[in-house]
Amino acid sequence: MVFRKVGVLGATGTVGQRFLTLLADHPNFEIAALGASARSAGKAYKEATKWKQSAPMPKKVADMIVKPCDAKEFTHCDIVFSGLDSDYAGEIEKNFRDANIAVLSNAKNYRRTPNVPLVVPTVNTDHLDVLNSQRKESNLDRGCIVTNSNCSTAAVVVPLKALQDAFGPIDKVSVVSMQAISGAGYPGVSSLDMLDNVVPYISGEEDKIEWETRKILGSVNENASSFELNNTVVSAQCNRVPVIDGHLMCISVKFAKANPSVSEVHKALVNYVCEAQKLECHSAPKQAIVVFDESCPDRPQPRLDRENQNGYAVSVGRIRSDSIFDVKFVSLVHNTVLGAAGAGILNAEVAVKKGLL
Ligand SMILES: NC(=O)C1=CN([C@@H]2O[C@H](COP(=O)(O)OP(=O)(O)OC[C@H]3O[C@@H](n4cnc5c(N)ncnc54)[C@H](OP(=O)(O)O)[C@@H]3O)[C@@H](O)[C@H]2O)C=CC1
Ligand SMILES: N[C@@H](CC(=O)OP(=O)(O)O)C(=O)O
Repeated sequence: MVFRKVGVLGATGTVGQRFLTLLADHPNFEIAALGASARSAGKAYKEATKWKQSAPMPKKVADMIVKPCDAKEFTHCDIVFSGLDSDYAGEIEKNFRDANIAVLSNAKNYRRTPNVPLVVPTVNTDHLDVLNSQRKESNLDRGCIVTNSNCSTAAVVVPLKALQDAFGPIDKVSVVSMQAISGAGYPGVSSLDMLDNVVPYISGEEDKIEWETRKILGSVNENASSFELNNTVVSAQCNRVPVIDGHLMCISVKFAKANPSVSEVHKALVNYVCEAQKLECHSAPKQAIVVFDESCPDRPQPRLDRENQNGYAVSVGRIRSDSIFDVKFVSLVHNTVLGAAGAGILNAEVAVKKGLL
């Protein structure tokens, strides 16, 4: 059995805590080190962290001493997962990569770097092939950076990938999001802003959905050193709503050539199978897209459906034809699982199976 020692950077934060719950009983990855800011370094994890997960803190991490995010403290790790605040992730993740450690990052800093894969694990794990070239350019044999997407983007690209595979190029997409408060980290948005309210603005989010979708649905270039962006035009509007976990997106799609029926769209989403499933990765969902038909007209819902397939599936419902676009539907992602920590873990599982980590 393949076995890797892993570190978690930003282990005390919202995404870091999710990493630890998902890694606690992982058969291939053993948590070997935890890192956070100077405020937390030197303390036992249970003292440094305001634990906010509904699952209890894993016993094995409670007494681990949090380290500063200095690569010298993590040399025994094969892989580090990063849930670092993006104000600091840029420099820290580069230092780890340069110290020849593989970094799987949730932060936005390197998502647009040409030779860095931006991977949603149930969509575009073929993009991991660029790691060979990235390592060659940096003269490293193990060190690399792989990013996973913005959490909302994950809810968009999974169904779009299934539709693009089945019906060819997608011309235009309109997305309206209703995003959970855990997306803003802890303590996040103040309760006075959030209770009895919807906040129709999330800084930088619309641009991320519009741009990241094109890289993720794009292709690896000819010599596997970079990526060609896909031509789909995406327009996003983002809102923060009083939900703890789970981003719900209303998505309208116009195809370049096809105009499939609602039942053909339903079938394409149900039948979608990704590489992580074919490789039988430990965390891969059995069903990458959970589809609700007309018998469940009010699904998916965050509270009822965010845990589908342990949070690694996207749930889609309300598929119907549209008078401006071709088809519209609602898509739900667990923002801290497939939208964040789970994506990093499943990306690593795929990369290990492909001999890239
Ligand atoms: N929440 C979500 O749904 C998603 C988040 N992301 C991204 O993941 C990252 C983490 O987000 P989130 O968990 O929500 O954020 P939090 O604010 O909850 O956590 C931030 C983490 O970064 C650490 N940190 C802060 N400053 C430093 C520093 N100077 N040096 C080292 N560590 C530091 C904190 O440690 P300490 O406790 O010691 O301050 C904490 O562990 C961000 O880049 C975010 O954009 C991506 C997708 C989804
Ligand atoms: N902006 C997202 C979470 C996030 O941190 O996104 P990113 O990793 O793209 O910065 C939200 O608020 O729901």
